[in-house]
Amino acid sequence: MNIETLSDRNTLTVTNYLKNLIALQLQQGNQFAIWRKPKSGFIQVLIDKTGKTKRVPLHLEELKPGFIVHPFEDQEDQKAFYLEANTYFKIDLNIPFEEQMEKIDQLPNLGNEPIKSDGLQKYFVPESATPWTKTSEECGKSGFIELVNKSLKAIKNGELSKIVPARIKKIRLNESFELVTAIKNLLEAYPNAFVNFFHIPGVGTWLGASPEILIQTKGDSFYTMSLAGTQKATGDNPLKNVAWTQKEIEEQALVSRYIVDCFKKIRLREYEEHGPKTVVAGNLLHLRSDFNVNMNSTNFPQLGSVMLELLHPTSAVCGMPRKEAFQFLRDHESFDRSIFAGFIGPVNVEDETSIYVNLRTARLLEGNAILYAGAGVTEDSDPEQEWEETEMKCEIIGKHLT
Ligand SMILES: C=C(O[C@H]1C=CC=C(C(=O)O)[C@@H]1O)C(=O)O
Repeated sequence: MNIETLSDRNTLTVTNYLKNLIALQLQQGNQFAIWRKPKSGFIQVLIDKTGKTKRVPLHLEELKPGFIVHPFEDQEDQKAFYLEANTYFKIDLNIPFEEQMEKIDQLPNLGNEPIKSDGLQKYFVPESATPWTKTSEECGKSGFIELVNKSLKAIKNGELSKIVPARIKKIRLNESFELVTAIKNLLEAYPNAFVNFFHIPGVGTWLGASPEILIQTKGDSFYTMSLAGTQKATGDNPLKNVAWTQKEIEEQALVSRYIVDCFKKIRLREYEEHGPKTVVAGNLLHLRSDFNVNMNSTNFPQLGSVMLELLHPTSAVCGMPRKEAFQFLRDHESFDRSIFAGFIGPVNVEDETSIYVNLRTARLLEGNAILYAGAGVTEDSDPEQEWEETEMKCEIIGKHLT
């Protein structure tokens, strides 16, 4: 599954092919998405050549194969950006690329001429191109600690039980920054993550490695998870000696309760809940519970769309109660979350829909990148520790961009 092993031979490698493919799509102004699902040995590529920015209602079951992108804030018309799969193919990372080229349906022929792939940063979508977001300002350590203190105050006043304030960090992108190298690094470093890159002219250019599924449907099965609580993974076997505090256990339990409340709202009683258990996400550990539903036996064929609407934004990225926490973040956060903590992912691609929360992510701009991270604040939170947590979360993508 190591993308690099395929370049040992002096032949056409996945890395070189993707480098050319990405350069060409950016130059031609196409919308496209590249992703690798957790634990998968395939890179999936979807290109929309229509030249039109499309927005669709979230009736997932009715959509043709595509990739959706939805900002953190609900849109008035409840729609998401949508890339349609004019071209879709996948590359098996376990087979030398040359051997599979002929067999991959729809593989764009990039010709024999090398494609100029330097200076690509000028195609990354600037913040000013997205009139629906305001330019993001960093708040620094003291600003973030102040925000956590305000969150604590609101929790102690009884207005809220959990809030997930976030911050941004701007880093420079060197001129020598290579997008394909960054993607390759993320693929290798985070085998359990949904590694993703997408580019929508007029909307944004984003690169990330999300640990969190929002909803997944395949055949009759529906899946969602509650992910929360964070600590640094240390030692050779970080799962062995992990201990969670009451604060973290409660923080994650709130997310699970939120999911169960959504099931209750739609009178869905037959679901399986497993966990919480500790999971690794890069150099971090989280607590996770898994929820499975059989959509056939419960007679809920549209459960994916219904739950998507009910769940987003979950208390892993917003807070509880949802409406009040959302308003709190709107009033007090000094930057625009844009697509951070929104949701992204393939819809009806190979009969499967996998929508992820857009976490551990960076917005790529010309000359710099914006990293985003939030931290779940509950009654017992320590502001200094929450700051450290956001630093670690920013590092997950940040260290692979320079
Ligand atoms: C909001 C983020 O993470 C969420 C997911 C897992 C653990 C979290 C936490 O421990 O605070 C957050 O709820 C982020 O990565 O920016």
